[in-house]
Amino acid sequence: MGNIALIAAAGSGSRMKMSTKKQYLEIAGQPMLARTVLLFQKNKKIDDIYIITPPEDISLCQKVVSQWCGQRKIKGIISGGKTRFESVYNGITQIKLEEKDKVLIHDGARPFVSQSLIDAIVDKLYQQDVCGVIPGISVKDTIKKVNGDNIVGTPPRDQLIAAQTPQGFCAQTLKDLYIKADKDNLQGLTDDSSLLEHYKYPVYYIIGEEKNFKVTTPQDLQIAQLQVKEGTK
Ligand SMILES: Nc1ccn([C@@H]2O[C@H](COP(=O)(O)OP(=O)(O)OP(=O)(O)O)[C@@H](O)[C@H]2O)c(=O)n1
Ligand SMILES: C[C@](O)(CO)[C@H](O)COP(=O)(O)O
Repeated sequence: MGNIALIAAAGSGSRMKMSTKKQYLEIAGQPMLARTVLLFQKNKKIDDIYIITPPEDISLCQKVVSQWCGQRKIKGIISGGKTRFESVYNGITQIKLEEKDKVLIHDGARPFVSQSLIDAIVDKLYQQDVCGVIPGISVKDTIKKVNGDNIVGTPPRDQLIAAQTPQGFCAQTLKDLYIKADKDNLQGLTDDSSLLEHYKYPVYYIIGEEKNFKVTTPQDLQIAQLQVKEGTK
């Protein structure tokens, strides 16, 4: 039995609008993906790490990982797909699982997750009857539901959170649900929790972290550079 980290890093980074895919961009001299992987290598509760990267970047990924992270805990580099769903599907179905394994799915583009948040996700998964837990932070804006250019509703803000990763699950359950969801054409789901929600499995949430943001746009990259600079002061 073990705790597996599956790092989803097979996106194209289109919103970053740069020729290099964002997971391979440097933040203060170190590739974003290497920063993310190092955090899971450092964590005492994580046993094995798998990285999902675009098929054309397998050798780049191997190079970056061996240069910055070495081989400790790295059990495989897996080809991703066109959507996040397809990428995680490829990952979770290619890993050889044991019955009681736990899996944490984490975005390669969230290079600032703390050790305490990883610990808290793992610990929650070992509580009785818990098979799904995600971090979330409260939303600062009033969120509107729209239909075209019409406002059709305002969900109460105290019932909303912004979902983050790592999202933790009983690994075999998540694998079974990915296979089922693929057959049910649910490839449009944008996070892993959504699968459990869709099939009516309980998912818990714990408080996430502002600093664990997803580096998505050029502005985010600037904030990431500043965050590293601040952290090293
Ligand atoms: N086909 C995909 C799409 C996304 N991801 C990963 O899922 C995480 C969250 O996705 P997002 O930030 O949307 O990344 P991109 O899809 O790369 O960005 P964009 O939507 O701007 O193209 C990222 O770590 C990304 O690499 C993935 O593994 N496979
Ligand atoms: C999984 C996720 O990070 C939760 O916030 C997110 O859903 C993935 O990417 P997207 O850009 O929000 O589609």
